[in-house]
Amino acid sequence: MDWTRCHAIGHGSTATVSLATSNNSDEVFAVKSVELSKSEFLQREQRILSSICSPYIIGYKGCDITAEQNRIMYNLFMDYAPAGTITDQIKAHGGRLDESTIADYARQMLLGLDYLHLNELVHCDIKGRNILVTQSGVKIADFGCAKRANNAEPDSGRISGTPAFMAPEVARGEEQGFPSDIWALGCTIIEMATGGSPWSNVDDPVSVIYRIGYSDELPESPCFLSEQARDFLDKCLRRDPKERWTAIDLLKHPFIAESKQIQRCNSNSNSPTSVLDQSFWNSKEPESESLENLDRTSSEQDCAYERIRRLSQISSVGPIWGCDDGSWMTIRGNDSEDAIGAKCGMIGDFELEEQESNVGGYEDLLGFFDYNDCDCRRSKHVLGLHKCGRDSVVISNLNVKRATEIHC
Ligand SMILES: Nc1ncnc2c1ncn2[C@@H]1O[C@H](COP(=O)(O)OP(=O)(O)OP(=O)(O)O)[C@@H](O)[C@H]1O
Repeated sequence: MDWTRCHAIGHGSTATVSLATSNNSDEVFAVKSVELSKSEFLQREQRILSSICSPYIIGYKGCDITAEQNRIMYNLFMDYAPAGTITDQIKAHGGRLDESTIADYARQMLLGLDYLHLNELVHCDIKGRNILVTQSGVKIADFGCAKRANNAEPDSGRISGTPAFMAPEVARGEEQGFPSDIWALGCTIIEMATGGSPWSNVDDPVSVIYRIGYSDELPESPCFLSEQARDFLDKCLRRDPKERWTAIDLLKHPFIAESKQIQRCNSNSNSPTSVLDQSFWNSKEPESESLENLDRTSSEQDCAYERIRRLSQISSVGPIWGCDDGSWMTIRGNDSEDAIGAKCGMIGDFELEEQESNVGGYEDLLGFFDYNDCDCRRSKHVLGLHKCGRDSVVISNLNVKRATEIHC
């Protein structure tokens, strides 16, 4: 396709999303771009998006590779959603959405999830920021974490997503299947109702994952929602994935089944397909932003690393590392073990025995969980948290060989 890149309309951790126009017609679309050498997640997204088609999933329009400003870029084309994401809509409506809009958006997300699950796909990163709003309704987007369920592909065991939206079984690194998407939908309903995180008072990824995975808590159901809405949330937010309702069951729940479909005539949500549409020009950002934000990754990563490092420093007393069998190290927490028998923290300078597949590199390690051998407080195996998106992480099993410092 012959096309021209216009201004940036969104930024992820590595990818920049820009508006684009076709050089052969007046068609406009969105292009998500990243340097070819860092395009693993975008190429995964392309493989999945190109294999599906639903009115509740953002439309795929192709991909290509270009040379721009001395960089080789991988580009994925999709339909343009000028009203942005559900998170943008929450901000635009004063910080929360009304219950009829929430029910309408939830219904469409369920139809999208039902389609994905019937096609053996798990999205793995459902949240307001990944749901786009168009004139014809809401569309599930950002398939960078998605995977095929029950399949022999090498990455089928991969666990990833955004910590605050992770289900308990995901946070513990055990499994990530269809029920995990349903839990994340429940969290997104709380986000739409409150404008905030489903887990209040914790915002660093290690603490959030610890709380979700190893406590008995549930995200708080907003008390101002109707009984029907709260019952719907209860069916999504069951800690045991086997007890969670499926997408098809939830579509029959009165909160969804009895909700009225909203007429979409808001000029704000017009979805232009042509440069002649006014909203195409209204959404313009300064052009200089379009590619330079690809460089924000390292500073954002530094920032997350710094946050966790500070968190670990204010924790009580650090453990002692000692050599017990050659190259292996023992982690000893010298404070009392907590009731649920899991430790979390940040490794300082460390070396891994072997790298689990599908993890880009351990330079991006945000923190870890030691849950395997808490009795003798010895850890060869820990769950590692790797940054893979602006807010999303990959959870992997790590074999720690050597470390100089650890904070619990
Ligand atoms: N088709 C689209 N139309 C309009 N805006 C879009 C579109 N796709 C993405 N965006 C905007 O760009 C932002 C980043 O897109 P996306 O979440 O796909 O990138 P990402 O790099 O995968 O993000 P993350 O680092 O959070 O995983 C979105 O939050 C949204 O604001």
